[in-house]
Amino acid sequence: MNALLEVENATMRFGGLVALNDISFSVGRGEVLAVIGPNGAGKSTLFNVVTGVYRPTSGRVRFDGSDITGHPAHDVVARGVGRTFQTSRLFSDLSVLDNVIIGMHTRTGTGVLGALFLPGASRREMAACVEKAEALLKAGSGDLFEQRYRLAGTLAQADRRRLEIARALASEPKLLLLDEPSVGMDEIETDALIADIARLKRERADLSVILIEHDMRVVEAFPHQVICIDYGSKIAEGDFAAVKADPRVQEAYLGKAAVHA
Ligand SMILES: Nc1ncnc2c1ncn2[C@@H]1O[C@H](COP(=O)(O)OP(=O)(O)OP(=O)(O)O)[C@@H](O)[C@H]1O
Repeated sequence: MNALLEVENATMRFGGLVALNDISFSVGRGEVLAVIGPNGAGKSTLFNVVTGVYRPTSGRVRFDGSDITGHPAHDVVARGVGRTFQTSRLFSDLSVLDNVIIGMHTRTGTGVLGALFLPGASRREMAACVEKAEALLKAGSGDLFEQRYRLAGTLAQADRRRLEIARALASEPKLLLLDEPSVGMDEIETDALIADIARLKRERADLSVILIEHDMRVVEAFPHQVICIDYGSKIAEGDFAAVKADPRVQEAYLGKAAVHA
């Protein structure tokens, strides 16, 4: 298989706590993987290991043919891994447009010295960034483009999530990691999110996505494969129907007593 991401035997310990225990999986180009599991199972830790926030205690992360284990987060982004976070990391006091432009920083060239010594080139690059950011906002759903000069902190919750996805896409990722994108959304907003991701996948068939989700409607909507983590260990993998029916998964979510009642 032509895997884009391969996680091999990743273990992450925090002192005596094993947050990830010998986890292996791979994601192919254009594939969508959902990661499910109860609170505290290790899902966000897994994202942090993939994106270089943490170096795993043992195990390897390979991306697009290179070993990126423990590479700094900025290098991982530059290689093509974009990410949204469970809690908003937007710059609330900056405009919607500026937030997207910031997401492009790994793809821009001139930097601070360039701005000082090559102001013409820097201005041209900035104009290109604005154009690209506007195109990203237009391509997304809803009316984010119309709200592009608004402060990000004043957006409605669902629009913030959209903006976070647009900002992650601005780094031109090959792999997009979405950490509980539906958190805090009502049913209508969640349906809109499902439609957004489905559209994104239609438009960018080669984009791989890993989705951490608690809302089973989102999990059911697209993934090619689902893995379930409990206490740091992978306890099930397969398509949604198979994982949902797995007694270990039901036990992890509902508790032993409920499953065997
Ligand atoms: N930096 C850290 N230091 C110590 N313990 C940590 C650290 N990060 C995570 N943990 C612990 O690792 C375990 C897994 O946490 P993690 O946030 O990955 O779970 P999760 O599956 O994402 O949970 P949730 O669904 O609630 O977000 C938890 O017990 C958590 O307290």
